[in-house]
Amino acid sequence: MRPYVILNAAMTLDGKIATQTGSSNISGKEDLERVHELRKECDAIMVGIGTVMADDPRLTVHKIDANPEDNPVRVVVDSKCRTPIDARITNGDAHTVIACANEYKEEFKSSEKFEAFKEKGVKVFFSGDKRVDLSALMSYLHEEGIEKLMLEGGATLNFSMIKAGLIDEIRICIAPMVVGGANAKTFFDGEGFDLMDDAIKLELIDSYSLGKDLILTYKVI
Ligand SMILES: NC(=O)C1=CN([C@@H]2O[C@H](COP(=O)(O)OP(=O)(O)OC[C@H]3O[C@@H](n4cnc5c(N)ncnc54)[C@H](OP(=O)(O)O)[C@@H]3O)[C@@H](O)[C@H]2O)C=CC1
Ligand SMILES: Nc1nc(O)c(N)c(N[C@@H]2O[C@H](COP(=O)(O)O)[C@@H](O)[C@H]2O)n1
Repeated sequence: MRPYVILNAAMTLDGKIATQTGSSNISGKEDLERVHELRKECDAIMVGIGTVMADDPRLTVHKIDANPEDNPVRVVVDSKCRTPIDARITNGDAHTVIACANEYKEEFKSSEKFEAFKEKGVKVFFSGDKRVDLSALMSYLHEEGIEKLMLEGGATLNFSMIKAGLIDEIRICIAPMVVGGANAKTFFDGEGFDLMDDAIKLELIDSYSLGKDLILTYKVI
């Protein structure tokens, strides 16, 4: 068993979720409010360590009216336990789980970070050899009571999650902007597929304008 997983992101018309220098303010105000409504509906919100390093996100519900208990559990996929001690996702605003790989368990347990996270109440879950086993992580989160999980990127984790068959729904905000840049992160990066026949197939179930943006909702089929 695993949670129902909704991938949400914002991209420019040319598919970029950040510029090549990491600038990523894409959504309009209305879309950010929609995102925070979705955060409020979800039991957990998950990002990759690349996103934590790039953005130092809070991953709380803070752009609409909300109570502390509306904050979803924050999950970081971080094989090598690189999450900084002072990262905002480790503050006391919400529960946090850091998912690491078994290879780094001993090193982590003898580090000052281990004690710091323990004091902050940050949980660390180990799975996989060198890289987090995403299916095992989903099972663990479901056992912990997470039924609905919002995946908020970034590009590498999005691809691994969809390739592993772990995404049920995609909500994408397309902003009317073009930034280009061959090295700018796109909605899905990772190793990609060689053949179009292997592409993950989607079904469009909703589309609407929101402020200046376009919101598309897809089911993964
Ligand atoms: N516009 C938007 O909606 C959003 C934009 N972004 C942007 O995305 C960018 C970050 O994307 P990116 O750099 O790709 O980083 P990600 O956030 O996708 O994190 C990727 C890292 O996760 C770790 N990881 C651990 N296990 C796995 C696994 N099984 N599969 C995949 N990854 C795993 C890897 O590091 P390790 O091996 O060390 O574990 C990997 O390098 C930022 O610029 C951010 O601003 C992010 C979210 C939303
Ligand atoms: N939906 C959406 N639109 C954008 O324009 C974005 N840049 C993002 N980024 C995601 O939100 C995180 C920041 O969250 P906090 O406000 O700090 O809670 C960022 O790290 C991305 O995951 N999303």
